[in-house]
Amino acid sequence: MGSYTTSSSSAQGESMNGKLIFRQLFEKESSTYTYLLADSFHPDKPALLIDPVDKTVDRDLALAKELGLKLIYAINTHVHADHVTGSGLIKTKVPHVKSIISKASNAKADLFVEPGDKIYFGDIFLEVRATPGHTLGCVTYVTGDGVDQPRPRMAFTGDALLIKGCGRTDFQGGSSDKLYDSVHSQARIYCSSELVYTSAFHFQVSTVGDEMLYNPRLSKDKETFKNIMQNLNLSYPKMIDVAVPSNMVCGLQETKSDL
Ligand SMILES: N[C@@H](CCC(=O)N[C@@H](CSS)C(=O)NCC(=O)O)C(=O)O
Ligand SMILES: [Fe+2]
Repeated sequence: MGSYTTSSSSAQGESMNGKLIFRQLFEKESSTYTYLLADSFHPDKPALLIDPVDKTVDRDLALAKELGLKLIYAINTHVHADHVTGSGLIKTKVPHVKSIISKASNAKADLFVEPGDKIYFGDIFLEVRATPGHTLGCVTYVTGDGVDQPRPRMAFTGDALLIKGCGRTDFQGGSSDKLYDSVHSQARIYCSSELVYTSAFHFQVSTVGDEMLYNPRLSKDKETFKNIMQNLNLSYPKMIDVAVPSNMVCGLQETKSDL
């Protein structure tokens, strides 16, 4: 995808800590967190949603409107198995919005991202990091590094790294070996104060440092981790048979040909 921008001119060196609009939203049936981010210093207040859920699209769009934001992207961290993405539905309601997913997911969307790509909304950007292992195409979106970017940096990990847990690795091309390497290789280049926002589970935010020390799975050595993952004995997500095929086409099976 390269670098996608709605950037305007922003004063170099200006303090940017106050410009990020950030909302963490929750969908209780699937226990999914959706994130609304926007650049409040940009005249248009361009915004994006990370991991929107179909059931809460109206809530999310109403919030964006209330805050005076211009929603430009609906982004997915991966092909979800526990809920249908809201990105397709959002596009039917706000046609200029572009859906985004990783190229490695093999799913349909308007734009495909690869590791290293930057997704700009105003003068803020999210960097794309490959974090396969929960699914083949999982990516983590990290707020940009730079004097003009919000601090502390924030990592939106989807289901790869969950707070005090991690995504399961028993379907969708999952691999505990890959997941371990993904999280640990990315964690080494995160700064220790980086904040972690996940797509599911019970806690709202953590830091990379806390997870590396106290995550009951990922703080172990690789063999122990693989053994834990092999013995989770989880039942399949209730919606997997509906969610995965639907999410492969951006959440809207019936408009497959339009995507
Ligand atoms: N109860 C939920 C599904 C729970 C589940 O399997 N969650 C996934 C993330 S969605 S693919 C997971 O990776 N969980 C890790 C774990 O340790 O539980 C439902 O039926 O929807
Ligand atoms: Fe998942």
